[in-house]
Amino acid sequence: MTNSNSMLSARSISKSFGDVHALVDVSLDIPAGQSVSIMGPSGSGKSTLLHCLAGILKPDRGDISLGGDPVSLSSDAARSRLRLDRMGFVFQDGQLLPELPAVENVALPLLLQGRSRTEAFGRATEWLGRLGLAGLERRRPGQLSGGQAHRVAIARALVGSPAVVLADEPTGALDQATGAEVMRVLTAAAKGVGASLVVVTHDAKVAAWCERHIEIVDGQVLTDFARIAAA
Ligand SMILES: Nc1ncnc2c1ncn2[C@@H]1O[C@H](COP(=O)(O)OP(=O)(O)OP(=O)(O)O)[C@@H](O)[C@H]1O
Repeated sequence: MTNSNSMLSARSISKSFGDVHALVDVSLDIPAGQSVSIMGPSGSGKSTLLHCLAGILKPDRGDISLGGDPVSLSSDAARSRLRLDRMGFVFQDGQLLPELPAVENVALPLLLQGRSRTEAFGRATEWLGRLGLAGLERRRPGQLSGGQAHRVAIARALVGSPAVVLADEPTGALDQATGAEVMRVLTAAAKGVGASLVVVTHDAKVAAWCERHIEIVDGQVLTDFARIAAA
């Protein structure tokens, strides 16, 4: 049964790759607006879980739903559409398109959704301003600092007002101070639009920005607890 407060819900999901049981009977309910870190040893199943929650991987067993709508049962096309309309992604290297200016990188999800260029560019510009990047709209990713490029990636993840933001090592190669700043911006921006945030990380300092902490070991949830987030 799905918890009625849950925005993103996994019900007894399992996923194997050959003999490797990457996820074993994992259940999870993430309420709207909650930030959650997922930690665990290398190979414990963190990325597999994130990819299943995103609908990128299909679990062998179990169900995933977003706002009550099935993620894991729908077709590839329906899952792509669901990702575009209701999910935002932030990955280690930002995954910005290097040849496009910042504003076009941020506008892209809205253009793919079929919004007008005026609306897409207007909202992208507004988000860049909100994240402290006013004046840098025309810069290409290579002309930005690591921290600035991550903010562009955060703006792109949030511009479509997603229900959930999924982040895999979002501060990856950044130094500690810049990483902390990126987490401050990411958690505040997700909270600002009421999006749930799921952050996979190896770094306890990154995890500390989240309200809830899940530890995965051998494909299973070992611990799951909430504490007061960093200021
Ligand atoms: N596409 C795949 N094909 C085969 N095995 C895979 C595949 N993806 C993951 N695995 C295996 O599943 C297990 C879980 O991998 P996963 O990437 O989810 O772990 P992780 O906790 O994210 O690891 P890391 O912290 O090193 O990124 C590992 O044993 C991994 O080798």
